[in-house]
Amino acid sequence: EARPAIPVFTQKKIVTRRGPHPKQDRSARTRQLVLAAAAELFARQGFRRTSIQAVADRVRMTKGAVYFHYPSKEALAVAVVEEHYARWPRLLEEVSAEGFGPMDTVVHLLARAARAFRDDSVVQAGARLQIERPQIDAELPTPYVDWTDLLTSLLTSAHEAGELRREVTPEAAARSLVAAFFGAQHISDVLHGRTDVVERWAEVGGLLYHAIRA
Ligand SMILES: CCC[C@@H]1OCC(CO)=C1C(=O)O
Repeated sequence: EARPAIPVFTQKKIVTRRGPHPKQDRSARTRQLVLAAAAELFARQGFRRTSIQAVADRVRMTKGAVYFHYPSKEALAVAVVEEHYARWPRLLEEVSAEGFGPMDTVVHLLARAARAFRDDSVVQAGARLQIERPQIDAELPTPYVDWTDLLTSLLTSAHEAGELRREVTPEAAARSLVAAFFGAQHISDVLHGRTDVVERWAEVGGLLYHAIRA
């Protein structure tokens, strides 16, 4: 079916608050704690070697209490990957608020994303679970497509603003940036546990920007 005009992960979910609900809030906080603990374990040791018991132990809860929030390890993995992708619209909002033009918005957005890959265990876990997709019997979000759509829309604005070389198509530039970023963060992860991912991305991204900028 036709892809939505706005990339899925930039569509805001409107949350209507009807006032304090202590019981619901406590449950939401517990869900977040369980998700963060699962992300730390998934990021470090992967899906197969992580057990619900280990997640429960990490948050000092019973296995049953964890199952109340997430009915299976697969459901927990889906939630972590979804939370990984939920990071990017928030990052886009922050960068967009700084008032850069479209090309500089791309540069700053991806530089901030590289820092998230270095520092944020939910982002790291989401990336690892996407690699391990074949081992996970669940409907994980399709990888790469939302970043490609978002960068295509930003780079289309950049092209219209004369910030992109005329012969460069926004779609091709977006696919190239996604491929380069994926590769840079993956190699940094395998070789150095992502300790140098910000520098590696600055290097690769810098060369690509040099090739596409007007
Ligand atoms: C921005 C590059 C793409 C990004 O890098 C790691 C990863 C995890 O699968 C990604 C994704 O699915 O969008």
